[in-house]
Amino acid sequence: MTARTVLEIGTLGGYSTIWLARALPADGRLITLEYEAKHADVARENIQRAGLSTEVDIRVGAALDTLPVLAEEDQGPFDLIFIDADKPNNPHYFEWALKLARPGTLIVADNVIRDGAVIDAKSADPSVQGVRQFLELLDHDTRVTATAIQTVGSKGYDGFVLALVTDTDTR
Ligand SMILES: C[S@@+](CC[C@H](N)C(=O)[O-])C[C@H]1O[C@@H](n2cnc3c(N)ncnc32)[C@H](O)[C@@H]1O
Repeated sequence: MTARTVLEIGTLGGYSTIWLARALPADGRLITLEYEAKHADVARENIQRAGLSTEVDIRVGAALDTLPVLAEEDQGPFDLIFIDADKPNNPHYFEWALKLARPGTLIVADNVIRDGAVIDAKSADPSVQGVRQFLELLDHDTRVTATAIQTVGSKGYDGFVLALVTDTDTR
């Protein structure tokens, strides 16, 4: 896909931000949301070193506070939305992603397998429960076609969700 507008939830040091921003066309833009000011500072420096400061807009604060601001500013719809912040809030981020999407938007969400812990319905881990609720929403929501893909690497196994928005009508 040729994404011109990208929204990222969860910046950390800007690693994924830089990869995403490098793939933008000349008129592309990326907004990334980060809770921790110190992470945002590191990301800003890395993004500047990568020569991408013009394309990237970092918003500092809890994403559940900054997402409504993006909606008020009419920043959407985004072509690609990457969810990679605090996993307990994934169900809320999914709802916001849909509000800021259009039919054809791709939603990507990281860390949805969690070394297999995600199959444990009784898990006391709020991140596991957040991911489980998110996957349930994807299963039932007729506005998306989605799948989860497992990955194996040196850090163990995990995976990501790919959800294609097919309809944005509110239900
Ligand atoms: C997994 S890291 C992001 C990694 C980054 N996307 C990458 O791949 O390079 C998650 C980030 O989300 C941030 N975060 C946690 N809770 C948040 C919230 N409520 N709102 C916005 N960002 C949050 C954390 O501070 C952390 O920097």
